[in-house]
Amino acid sequence: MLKISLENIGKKFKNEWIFRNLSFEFSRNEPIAIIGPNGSGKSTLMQALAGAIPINEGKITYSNQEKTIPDENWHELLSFSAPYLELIEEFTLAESVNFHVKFKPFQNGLSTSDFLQIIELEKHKDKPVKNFSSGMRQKLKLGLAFYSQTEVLLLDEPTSNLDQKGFDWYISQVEKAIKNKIVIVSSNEPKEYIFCEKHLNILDFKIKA
Ligand SMILES: Nc1ncnc2c1ncn2[C@@H]1O[C@H](COP(=O)(O)OP(=O)(O)OP(=O)(O)O)[C@@H](O)[C@H]1O
Repeated sequence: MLKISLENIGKKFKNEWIFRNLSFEFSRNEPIAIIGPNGSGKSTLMQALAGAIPINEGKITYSNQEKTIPDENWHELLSFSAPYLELIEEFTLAESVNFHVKFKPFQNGLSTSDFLQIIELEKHKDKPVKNFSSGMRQKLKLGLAFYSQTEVLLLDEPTSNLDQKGFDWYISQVEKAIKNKIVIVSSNEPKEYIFCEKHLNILDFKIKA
């Protein structure tokens, strides 16, 4: 079973430590909320977990049955949804999905049309993403993350821009995902991580001068 272990990790920008001496372990069936005020370093930690930015100290290890997975293979295992990750604006919805599945196939042989029904956007399949509303974009990003055949789900501000119906959809989807994946939610909004019993508060890993 996949695990992600953090051993005394630290990240700084210029001279400012964003977090330091952070040790933690993530595993399946134990969703974790990364919490802390605006600007505390939640997104920075999420990006470090994804291997998208380097850390300055310590070690992040992905391992399966004690076998270490090389850094360059982490991306195959993870799905990441975040407001700052871009969609390809020129593509239609159907083109976006077909492009995505070339790199990250859907789990359980799900078809594009089934997927479009699940994200409740089938009637917009030929619309360019550049004409999508913010909530439609968010459902597309979340849907791709939930339904790709990956084992780690990184969700940064998952319900931003979602209305109540979209929020309820998110909760039902994430509850399914928890059973099969390592789920990590970064958030300022308690109701979007209500299913997380354990919290990682970035403020606990700030350096006291
Ligand atoms: N590339 C960068 N270069 C320099 N400083 C950065 C960089 N990225 C982030 N920071 C700084 O790191 C700190 C943490 O930012 P981060 O975006 O991780 O916070 P956050 O907890 O996700 O905030 P929010 O809740 O507002 O989304 C901030 O002070 C930010 O300005």
